[in-house]
Amino acid sequence: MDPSRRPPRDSPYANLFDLEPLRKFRIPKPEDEVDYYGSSSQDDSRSTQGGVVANYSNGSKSGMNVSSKKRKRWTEADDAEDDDDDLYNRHVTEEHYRSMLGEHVQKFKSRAKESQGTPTHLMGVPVLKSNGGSYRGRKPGNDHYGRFYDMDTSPNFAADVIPQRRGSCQDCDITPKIAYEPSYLDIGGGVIYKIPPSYDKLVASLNLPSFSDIHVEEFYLKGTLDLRSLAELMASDKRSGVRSRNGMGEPRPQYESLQARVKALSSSNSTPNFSLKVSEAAMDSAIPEGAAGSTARIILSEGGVFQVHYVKVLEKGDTYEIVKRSLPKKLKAKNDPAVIEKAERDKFRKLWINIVRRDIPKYHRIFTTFHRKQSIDAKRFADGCQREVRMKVARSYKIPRTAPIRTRKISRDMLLFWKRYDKQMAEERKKQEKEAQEAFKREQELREAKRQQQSLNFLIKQTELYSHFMQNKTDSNPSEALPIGDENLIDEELPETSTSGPSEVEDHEEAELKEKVLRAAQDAVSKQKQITNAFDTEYMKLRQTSEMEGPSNDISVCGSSNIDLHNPSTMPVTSTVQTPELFKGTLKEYQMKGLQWLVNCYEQGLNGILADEMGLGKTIQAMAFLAHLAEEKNIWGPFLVVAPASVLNNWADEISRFCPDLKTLPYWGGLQERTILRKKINPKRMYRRDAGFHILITSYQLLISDEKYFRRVKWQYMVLDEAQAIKSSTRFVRFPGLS
Ligand SMILES: Nc1ncnc2c1ncn2[C@@H]1O[C@H](COP(=O)(O)OP(=O)(O)OP(=O)(O)O)[C@@H](O)[C@H]1O
Repeated sequence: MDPSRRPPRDSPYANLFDLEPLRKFRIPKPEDEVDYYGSSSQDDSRSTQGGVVANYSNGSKSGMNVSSKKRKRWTEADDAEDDDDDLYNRHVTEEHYRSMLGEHVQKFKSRAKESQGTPTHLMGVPVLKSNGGSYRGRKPGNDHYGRFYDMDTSPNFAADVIPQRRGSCQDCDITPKIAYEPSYLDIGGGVIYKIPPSYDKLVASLNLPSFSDIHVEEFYLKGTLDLRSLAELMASDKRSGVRSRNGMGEPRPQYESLQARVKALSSSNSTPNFSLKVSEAAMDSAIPEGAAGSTARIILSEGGVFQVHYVKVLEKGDTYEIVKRSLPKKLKAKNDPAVIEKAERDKFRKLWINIVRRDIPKYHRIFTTFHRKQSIDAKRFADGCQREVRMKVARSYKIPRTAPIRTRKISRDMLLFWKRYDKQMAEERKKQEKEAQEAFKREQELREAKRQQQSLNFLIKQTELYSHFMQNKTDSNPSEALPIGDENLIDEELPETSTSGPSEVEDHEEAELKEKVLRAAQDAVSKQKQITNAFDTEYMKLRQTSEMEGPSNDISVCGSSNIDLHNPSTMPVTSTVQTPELFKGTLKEYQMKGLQWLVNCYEQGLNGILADEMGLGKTIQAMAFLAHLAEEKNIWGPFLVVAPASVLNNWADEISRFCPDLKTLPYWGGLQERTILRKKINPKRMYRRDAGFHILITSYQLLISDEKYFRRVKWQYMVLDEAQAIKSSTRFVRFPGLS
């Protein structure tokens, strides 16, 4: 409240504050339930007496729902306090206070009736709405009326008072005008605030004292109100002694009792057990302009200290809004600023010391350790990355760099390998060829030796036959016959015969052969002489015996009994030759005999002339004989077939027909053609089954013209078709194998 508006000290309403409840106030115990919102008797008393009441309990029902248990307890206690003497020793309960208040109201009503007969002096009694709105339907604690009733906490009281007021008004025929209307504020959620009208409005309607008439002692507004100060106050305030007719209660006994109690407290030096603080903030001038009701103060008990609860109410036209409701802040004990500053400085100094001594080294250590660990990890990670990158780079460089080297090395190794392989194969081939040539040479030598031996045997047999006939001739004509045993003569004759034609025998081989034949003939002659002598001796014995026995049939053929001229030695008795598999045909019987004869002649180293009727198959027999040589004797040529030019094609056709495995080289044609054909006559590719050719077919004319080329080849056998052509040239005699 603005101090300027305070009433003077001699205001008739200065004693509106009845301190009786305060004197009777009991410090609540911890187990007591305390209603902080206006259920205490002190608060009620103040609100009812002060008149400057704002509806501080708007929006809260808790203040109205005082525990019935507590009320009961306090009521019971108050029932026993009838005496004033005991009043100070007993607690003032809410019920007691309400009853006291009821008495005051009754007194006030009676005085009002007496004085004016009008209800305008009713204070705190609400005026009903003109429309007869039901206040019963409203919550008692939420409106002005309810507040009033609830302070009385007695429905009976309300039932008693209100009907009386209503009745009185009706009786007095005074229709109370609506001087004010409570405002309602719906904040939602089913909560509706009812804001009472401002005091200014109530002043007019309820005939209340105005603000200017209300004087509140400065003491009540400032300082601490305790029993001591209260006693002093009451002692100094003479008005407490003589109560005006508007005052309530009897001040003297109270004062005396209070003084007595203060004395008792002083004597016991006990500290006051409660204090009342009325903060100046309650009258804070900072309350917004237009605020109605200013501040409602509620004295609450908490821990033995009265606290003031502030409620600021703003007025907005006819509505009011609670903008703040809070408890006061506890005042801090004000110390000496220097001490506080020093304490603060010490505190900060300690903090800084702690920071410097403990925290900074600690966090420096932590930071250093962390940094070191981080550096190690980073270095390790970098090393790993570097190593990995190096490996990858080296790998990526290594592959393309070594690839050509490896390729060149591999190719070089391959070349060396194949070169070495070719060399080995060539050496192997050369070795095989050399071995084959040596084997062939040995075989040929053996064959030649065998043939020569057979040829010698043949000559010996011929010589034996000759000598046998000569001996028979000698026996029949001794003068013409050579003397038996005259070896010297024969030896002499033989050289003569042998030397009769030295001019014709020019070949050294022929001379050697003749020499061999001569020696063999001499041996054979000597042997034959012996045989002949034995034969003759036996023959003479048989002849003498037969002459003694009588004449008989003479064997006409003398000395030829053991010689079969029909079966010469060149022809074996039994055939040993089969048709060769290389010959794809069937030889007839006589053709088989011809083949057999040719084979025998070959084995005996003799040449033969196969002569027969025309068209009987001599050509076929010759081909079968060549196939026999290849198959049985492993002689794969080269064979030379010389024939008249007219039958050359026939020979080629017959060979390809009957002996397809024997390759032929038809050597005829012009000079250039023969030059090309001669390239095939390669001695290195002969004498084998896989040779370039086995049989060369040519004519007598080409044989003579290309004689030098044919002489380079060692022919294994020569077949001369139409042998009469040989007569045209004696040069064929010089061919080995030809006689
Ligand atoms: N055993 C046989 N199998 C099949 N055909 C044969 C046989 N013998 C002969 N010939 C055929 O008879 C025909 C005459 O044979 P080849 O020419 O060999 O007789 P040649 O005696 O040589 O005759 P030339 O005296 O005229 O030379 C040939 O066409 C031949 O095919």
